[in-house]
Amino acid sequence: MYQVQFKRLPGNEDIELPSKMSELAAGYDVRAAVTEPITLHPGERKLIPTGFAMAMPGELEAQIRPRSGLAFKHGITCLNSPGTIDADYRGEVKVLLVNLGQEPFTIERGERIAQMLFQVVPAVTIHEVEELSDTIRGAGGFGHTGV
Ligand SMILES: O=c1ccn([C@H]2C[C@H](O)[C@@H](COP(=O)(O)OP(=O)(O)OP(=O)(O)O)O2)c(=O)[nH]1
Repeated sequence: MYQVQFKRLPGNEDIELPSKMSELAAGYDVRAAVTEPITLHPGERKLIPTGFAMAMPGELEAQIRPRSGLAFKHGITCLNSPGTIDADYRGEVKVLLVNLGQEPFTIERGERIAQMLFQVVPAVTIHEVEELSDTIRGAGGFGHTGV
């Protein structure tokens, strides 16, 4: 079990920290800490504050992902999905939302705007080489097997 710490940022005592909406939910819903309602017009993107910062063990990253309901009903998604929260980041977690829908969408304070999932980042060592091993695929990609 990994220990993750959330720190509520000043002025956000009313904003619930990221939480699971059911026992086995994979993601912790993240809330908007906007001081006043913010409207995203079609095609517009905005960085939304969440009112918390966090610390987690170095083996972990956190991913900020869209909520499917907001995406399906309103075209609201995370532009940089999944957003990466590095284990050494101590600033406020923010959510980069974009409105891909046809109507303006207003985000209210405390609204659940995204979800956060934790992932283990495998430890790797990088080696520069002159030659890579052969494979059947080789350099084929980008649909080389057909669509
Ligand atoms: O959706 C996101 C994505 C990133 N971050 C924060 C945490 C992350 O650790 C930091 C840097 O993110 P990233 O590595 O994606 O940004 P970058 O564009 O490479 O910037 P930097 O040069 O600051 O690393 O910004 C968020 O709060 N929300």
